[in-house]
Amino acid sequence: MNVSRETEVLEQYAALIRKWNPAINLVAPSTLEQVKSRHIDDCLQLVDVSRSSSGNWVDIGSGGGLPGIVVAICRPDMRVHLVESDRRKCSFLRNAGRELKLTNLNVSTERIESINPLKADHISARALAPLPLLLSYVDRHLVSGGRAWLMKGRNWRTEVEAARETWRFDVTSHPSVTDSEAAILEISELRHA
Ligand SMILES: C[S@@+](CC[C@H](N)C(=O)[O-])C[C@H]1O[C@@H](n2cnc3c(N)ncnc32)[C@H](O)[C@@H]1O
Repeated sequence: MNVSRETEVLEQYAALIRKWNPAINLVAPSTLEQVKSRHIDDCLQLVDVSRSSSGNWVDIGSGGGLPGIVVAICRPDMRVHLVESDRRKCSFLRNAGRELKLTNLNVSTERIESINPLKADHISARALAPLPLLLSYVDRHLVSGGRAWLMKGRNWRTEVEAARETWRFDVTSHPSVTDSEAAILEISELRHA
């Protein structure tokens, strides 16, 4: 997708969130006015830092599609699978996939801990769970040699320390440009401690 088409589709996606949010609460209502700067730009950083990735991508706890739909828009070369347990949010996600013509998108209405292992090359999550629990989800669905991209808030260092009690992993932190204290954690070589 060329850059201007990508920008247009991202704008259409932002418009869908604005339209559906009063009914489904996809993002906190107080942040709805800044859906582009606060939410979509946040996810575009993930697209940037993972630019050299290939294979299949799984986004867990997708909610309104952040970051999964943004990845599907910006990476038409990858298959993107969204896993979300809330049926109404899944209806939104499927509808968004159709309206934005995302032929690389799949949506499963399932719980992450009970859906069959997805053998993902890449897994993303944003605002889903504390890192130790998140890593158990990643462990279930990531292939050996795969990579997780976890969008974390200001407590990310404490969460990494807590996670080291049960997990071993390599981590690179990519500082967030939308929030100086947040980071995208790029995690590889995950195994039980
Ligand atoms: C706080 S929202 C974040 C949504 C989105 N990632 C974002 O950043 O806007 C967490 C989402 O994860 C979903 N979720 C929570 N636990 C889940 C589970 N075990 N399996 C599947 N989805 C889950 C919830 O329904 C909710 O939509």
